[in-house]
Amino acid sequence: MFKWKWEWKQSFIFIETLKPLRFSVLFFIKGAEAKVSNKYKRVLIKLSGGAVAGGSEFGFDPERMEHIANEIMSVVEKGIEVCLVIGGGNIFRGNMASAWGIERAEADNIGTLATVVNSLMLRGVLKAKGIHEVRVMTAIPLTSVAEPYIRLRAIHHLEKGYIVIFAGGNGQPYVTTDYPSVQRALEVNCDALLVAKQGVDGVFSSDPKKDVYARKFSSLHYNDVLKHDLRIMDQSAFILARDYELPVHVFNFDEPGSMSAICAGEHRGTIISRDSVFAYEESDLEVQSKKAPS
Ligand SMILES: Nc1ncnc2c1ncn2[C@@H]1O[C@H](COP(=O)(O)OP(=O)(O)O)[C@@H](O)[C@H]1O
Ligand SMILES: O=c1ccn([C@@H]2O[C@H](COP(=O)(O)OP(=O)(O)O)[C@@H](O)[C@H]2O)c(=O)[nH]1
Repeated sequence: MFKWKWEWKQSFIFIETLKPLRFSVLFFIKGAEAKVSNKYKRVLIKLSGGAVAGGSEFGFDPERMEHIANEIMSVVEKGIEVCLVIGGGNIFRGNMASAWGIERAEADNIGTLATVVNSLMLRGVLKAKGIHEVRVMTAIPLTSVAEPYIRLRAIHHLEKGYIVIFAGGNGQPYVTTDYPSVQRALEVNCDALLVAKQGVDGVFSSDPKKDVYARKFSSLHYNDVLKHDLRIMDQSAFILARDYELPVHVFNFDEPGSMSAICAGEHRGTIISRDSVFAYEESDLEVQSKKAPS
């Protein structure tokens, strides 16, 4: 009589057959976990080019790259779907046009390419961190180095648990990466936009680097940001976020764990949303009263 015997060879074939499914299984489990324990299921993280530069403001700093990768992975490992936009300010910004005596649209093209360089760098560092697939999608054709941006494809990547980096802004001059961050977040149905800032804890009543009496807001409505001209992001980006009710969190990226705390529903930095009201951070009031001259 035939007696089926499990052999090493069969075990090997069985494991090999399951391999293509490993991402799906992992992300199905992570996805279920995310729904239970997190406030957000899919987020877009907006980083400035300065985030990769460290103290020097230009170029790349390995320690900063390590910090960024760790912070992003801490969100991904919670089962949250993550897409990213990184600026290009550590290489070039369009507003440097006049200093270089070049046309604005030309300078913006250079800035746009700078965002692609940063995105590729970020992909490299994130890939080195783990098993997750990381895809760069560009708004301008650069098919030898990255995928073209196709909305439904981006959503499909995210559903499979891939990290997606949107590079090249929206492919148009006269904007920074702020507006395309909101645009992409809306296009791929993100639950929130996380705006990572360096050395600033959130949105303040005035620039905290110039005004020691600047007070931090714990929450704001979009219209408050516009009305008080709080320059934490381009106004056009806030108008788009307001019109389509995308929650925006502005927080200090230097503080480890901020992003995963926000995704878990904890308060960090400043929240700007449809339901939030004009409110100062309470702990900040004490600090300010100590600073104020008696
Ligand atoms: N109302 C405000 N609240 C917080 N930061 C502000 C405000 N107005 C201006 N800033 C400045 O914006 C900067 C944060 O943006 P940053 O990430 O440096 O800029 P960018 O995105 O242009 O690279 C802070 O360094 C801060 O000095
Ligand atoms: O859709 C876009 C996105 C970016 N840029 C250019 O790319 C530069 C770099 O982006 P950003 O200023 O947002 O970088 P960050 O300040 O966030 O580092 C911008 O200044 C613009 O010149 C552009 O022209 N169109």
